[in-house]
Amino acid sequence: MTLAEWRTKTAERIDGRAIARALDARTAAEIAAIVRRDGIAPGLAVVLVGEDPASQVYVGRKIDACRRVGIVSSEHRLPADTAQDALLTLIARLNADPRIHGILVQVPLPAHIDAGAVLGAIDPAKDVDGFHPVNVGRLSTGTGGLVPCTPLGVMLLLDSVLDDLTGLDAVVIGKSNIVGKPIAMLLLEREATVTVTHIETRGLADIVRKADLVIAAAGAPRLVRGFWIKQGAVVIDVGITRVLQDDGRTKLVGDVAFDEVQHARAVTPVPGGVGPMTIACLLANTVKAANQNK
Ligand SMILES: Nc1nc(=O)c2c([nH]1)NC[C@@H]1CN(c3ccc(C(=O)N[C@@H](CCC(=O)O)C(=O)O)cc3)C=[N+]21
Repeated sequence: MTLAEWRTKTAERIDGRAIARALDARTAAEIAAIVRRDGIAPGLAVVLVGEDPASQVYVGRKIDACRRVGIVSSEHRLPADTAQDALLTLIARLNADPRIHGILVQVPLPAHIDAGAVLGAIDPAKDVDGFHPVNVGRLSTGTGGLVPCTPLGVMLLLDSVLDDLTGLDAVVIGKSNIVGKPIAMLLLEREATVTVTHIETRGLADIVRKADLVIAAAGAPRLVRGFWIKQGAVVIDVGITRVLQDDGRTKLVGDVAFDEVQHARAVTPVPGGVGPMTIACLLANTVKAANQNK
């Protein structure tokens, strides 16, 4: 490639909104079939503890999305000082309710609540977030179960640009239980060679520079710069941070300096990339749960 060609080259922008819409159409069709078969629509319970503004926005989006595809949602908004026992009692009730096929407890939970105890109390068959240790174990042994929504969405975005991940070098930046670790498991399942890194990794830029696939999920705005990315790599940006601009307004920024990675083969934008896929996969998981435990 000549320098002039290099300068004008742009990466394919992976359109998460469009891919999410296509998945939603399939989900809606499956829901119609469930209603015809069982006479009852899939039900999702969304539990939110406290008033974190970002969580309020996300929960609102999830509820809207349910309505769009025909999932019956019930919303449980609890005050920030809710006792752990009260939350566990609610979860027991939702576990026993045959109209509820999926249960989602929005994280992060307030500090006085043991998140592990709460997530572990959800019936694994209704655990549409895939955070219960049984589902984590199933994912790491490749034996089915419900898969966390964001990692599932990331795989569908990769599938939109690549036929086969076999033998590709994948670098995951971020080691969280809800994103980094499950993505690493899914990539391994597809025969990619996976390196899991994080913000403390020494020589991070040099490791990322070798990658065919880069999954940025560190929650660090514009961490991944242009020179970190190998030409032709596929870059998935899971980061989403609201930052204050000079004009006093806020905007969403990813973990990747999007403007600098135009020599990549394809890259996801923020917003409009992974975020919409997370919600579409939540709906798909709810349908999966409804089909598995009627
Ligand atoms: N139990 C649990 N499950 C989750 O799945 C979960 C959670 N807790 N806690 C918080 C994170 C965050 N999350 C997002 C969902 C949608 C967008 C999304 O739709 N983003 C849009 C725009 C968002 C905006 O404009 O504010 C986009 O990227 O295009 C983002 C982030 C789910 N989470």
